[in-house]
Amino acid sequence: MELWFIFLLFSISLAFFLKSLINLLIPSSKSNNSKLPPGPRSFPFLGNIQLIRSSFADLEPLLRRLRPIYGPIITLNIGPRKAIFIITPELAHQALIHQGSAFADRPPAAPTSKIISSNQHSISSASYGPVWRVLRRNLSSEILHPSRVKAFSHGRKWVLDVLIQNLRSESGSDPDTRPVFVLLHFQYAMFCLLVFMCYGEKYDDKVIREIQRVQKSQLLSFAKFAILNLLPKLGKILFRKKWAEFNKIHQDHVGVLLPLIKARQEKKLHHVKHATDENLGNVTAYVDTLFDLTLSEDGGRKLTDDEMVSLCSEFLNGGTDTTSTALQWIIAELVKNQDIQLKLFNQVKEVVSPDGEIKEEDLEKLPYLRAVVLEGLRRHPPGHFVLPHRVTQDVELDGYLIPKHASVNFFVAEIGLNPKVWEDPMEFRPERFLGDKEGFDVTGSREIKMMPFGAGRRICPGWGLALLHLEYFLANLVMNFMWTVEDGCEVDLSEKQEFTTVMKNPLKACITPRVK
Ligand code: HEM
Repeated sequence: MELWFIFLLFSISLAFFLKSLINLLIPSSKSNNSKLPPGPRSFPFLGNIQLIRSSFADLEPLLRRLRPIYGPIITLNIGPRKAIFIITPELAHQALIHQGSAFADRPPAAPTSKIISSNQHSISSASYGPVWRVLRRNLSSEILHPSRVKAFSHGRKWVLDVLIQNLRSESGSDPDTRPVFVLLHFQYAMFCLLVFMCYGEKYDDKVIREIQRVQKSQLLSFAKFAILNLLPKLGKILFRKKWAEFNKIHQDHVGVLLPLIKARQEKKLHHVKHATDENLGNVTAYVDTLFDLTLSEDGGRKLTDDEMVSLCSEFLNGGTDTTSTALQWIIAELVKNQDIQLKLFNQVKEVVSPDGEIKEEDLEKLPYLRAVVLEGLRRHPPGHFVLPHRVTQDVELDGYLIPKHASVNFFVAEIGLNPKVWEDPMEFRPERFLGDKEGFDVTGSREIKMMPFGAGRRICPGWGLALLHLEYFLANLVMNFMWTVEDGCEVDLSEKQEFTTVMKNPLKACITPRVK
């Protein structure tokens, strides 16, 4: 079916192709009559020949090849759409900070994403406007504000204990320690934590794994059902079975998340009648903040069930894979660079409390810990691109026209490796983040040197929480275990593109307890 579909597309574009063949014989120029950012020639409808030949997954090497030819801002035609790519920190700063509001919109969602995001009523997918503002402000002030984050510290301690227990039992006891694939443990831990922050409940293992299952199949569905977005109307007939399969995954997802939302709502109603904070686990969970939220558009209506599901799902996705991926990369670098691990251990053990925990309130006394985390995010950002942006009006950038509604992408991975900003950028060297008295500005508002969380109006609202999670878990993992690999094995830093950019060969570490 898919081969046949590709053939159909090819036939449709043949007419366009013949017309453009003449143009192709004229050499490609760095800037033609239009003032669009330059880029290689493309076939109408099919897009750039390089992308047709090499597939979307090869976008990164393609951009690196094109950069010396076309410069730091490049136009590519991905299928029928133009997408602009920004590759340097200076241009990213000009766009996202100096012209922030013009670059803050999102492209319209593809049909499958529209269903998942409840018609673009999630923070990450919403257009730059009143709905986005209400949803984002709610998350930032009601959950991610430092005072609210503090209320979940017992949740973090609970998850840390679960993580350490699981690592200990899988690795066995010294001297018979077995190597462990750490990523699954990190993912599970982050899931327990984000589920707790989302629903206010410390669910048992079975419920957590069920949520994890539906979240994962929903994420995988983006790639698996991408073909449904090509011809949405005709596709409803041509790909009936595939649409049915997609809808089933979506309903399965709603079927798991919605009852949890309803159960919490019931509990909250009950709590109003019999006021005790203990009924609600002593926390205001993310979902609690959604029950009372009103959208000023549509006459101040409340959120629908679908919208609440989509916002909870976004919250879980936003904070789980990203953080566990980053933690795996950082631990991998510590295994590879034992001197850095020892230096970090020596610093964290200075603040360890009598019960063996590195407490949250002590993290700010550990500048080397922050430096290791930042270096991990620079060298291995979990997302190699931010989510696509869209410009709200014609804008000029670096002398080029970015036309209204063009989609704009920022090459995060390349920005953090810029040799003009970072000496020996491929080296893992946390020391580069020490010595700055004011501390490194990860938001990039003064200057962008790297942007693992994006920058400007659409910057990740969870960046503070993410840094706290990374620092807290890393400090305690290094305090509890010595991390190595089996004799004769090496850490392989090759990358693989999934929802985030993960280790192609996941880290298999030997973890020796430091405290028996
Ligand atoms: C290491 C962890 C994390 C990384 C690397 C990360 C990275 C990012 C990036 C690159 C973006 C896109 C920015 C843009 O489009 O310009 C983003 C957006 C977002 N992130 Fe995160 N994130 C992390 C953790 C979190 C956490 C913990 C949460 C919440 C619990 C979260 C919630 C969001 C949301 C809601 C958006 C959409 C923002 C908007 O469109 O206005 N993220 N994140």
